[in-house]
Amino acid sequence: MTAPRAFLGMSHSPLLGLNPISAEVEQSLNAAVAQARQQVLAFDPELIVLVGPDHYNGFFNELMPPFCIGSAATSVGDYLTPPGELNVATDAALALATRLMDDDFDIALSRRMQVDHGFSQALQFLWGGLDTPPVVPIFLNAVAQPGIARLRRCRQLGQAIGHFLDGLPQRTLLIGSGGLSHEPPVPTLAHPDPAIRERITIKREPTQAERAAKTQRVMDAGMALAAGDSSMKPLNPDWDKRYMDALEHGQLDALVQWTEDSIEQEAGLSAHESKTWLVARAALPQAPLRCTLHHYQAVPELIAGYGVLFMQTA
Ligand SMILES: O=C(O)/C=C/c1cccc(O)c1O
Ligand SMILES: [Fe+2]
Repeated sequence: MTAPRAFLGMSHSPLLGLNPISAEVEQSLNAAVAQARQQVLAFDPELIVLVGPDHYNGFFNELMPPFCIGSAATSVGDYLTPPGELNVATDAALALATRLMDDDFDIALSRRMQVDHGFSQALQFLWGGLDTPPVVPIFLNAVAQPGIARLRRCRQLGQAIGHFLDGLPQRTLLIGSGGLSHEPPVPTLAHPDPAIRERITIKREPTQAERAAKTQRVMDAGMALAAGDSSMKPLNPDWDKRYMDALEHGQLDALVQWTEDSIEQEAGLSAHESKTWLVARAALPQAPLRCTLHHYQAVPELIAGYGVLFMQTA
């Protein structure tokens, strides 16, 4: 018999705590996060597999794998997230990499991965910081085409992780951190300014001033979106609902038929982050699962279709 397994899909937004939102919106969001925390702590995972994206803090265009497992990882501490070492389950990370390679799923491995709020915010919200149960961090490129894994491949990775976990005794929580619909000002190589193209190509530590300027730029973008600035891609609650429903009801066959173009057009460039949820969800059986938390609210100030979905094996 395999050990119990749980899935948590959770949007992130580094603007939480920075940009003002109404008391009502904040209360509802905090309540959803509190419920997620309570259910995760009740599940009491012995191992976490955390699938997250990066926003040009750890991975750059000079070398951008579609996926990468970290056998050690450091949080850069961007926005309001904690800096420091993640409690990486090194042996489990290496064993997973080995198993994936043996199963013909070639995967990148970082012995010193750098992660940002795409990983650390979920840990901070659930455990108050980086002092967590052992975690296997898996990076998913959600910013740099053409190297963003397609929906089909994300599902296959999740299934392959699931097969690996079938042989482990640990109660395991799989977290997908990111998405859903949103398009924050993350530059691409189509940017007209060569200095910006260089910044997202070559890995280098930003100065404090550069970090502060980026934080301000993203905060301003959130307020502009909330004010209805028509140059920004709006959130798409209908797309988010269809995505969350498909994961909740195990309709992964249908979900992986969605076109890659439709993701960007309907839900925004950064909606590829939602693929972290798909990887994590596909590591659980399609059914029967118990879904005990399904929360959604669109919060433009935070540039987030903010969803939380928690399910576990029956
Ligand atoms: O720092 C960045 O480049 C991105 C910030 C951001 C803003 C809103 C929602 C997200 O998922 C983000 O990563
Ligand atoms: Fe993000």
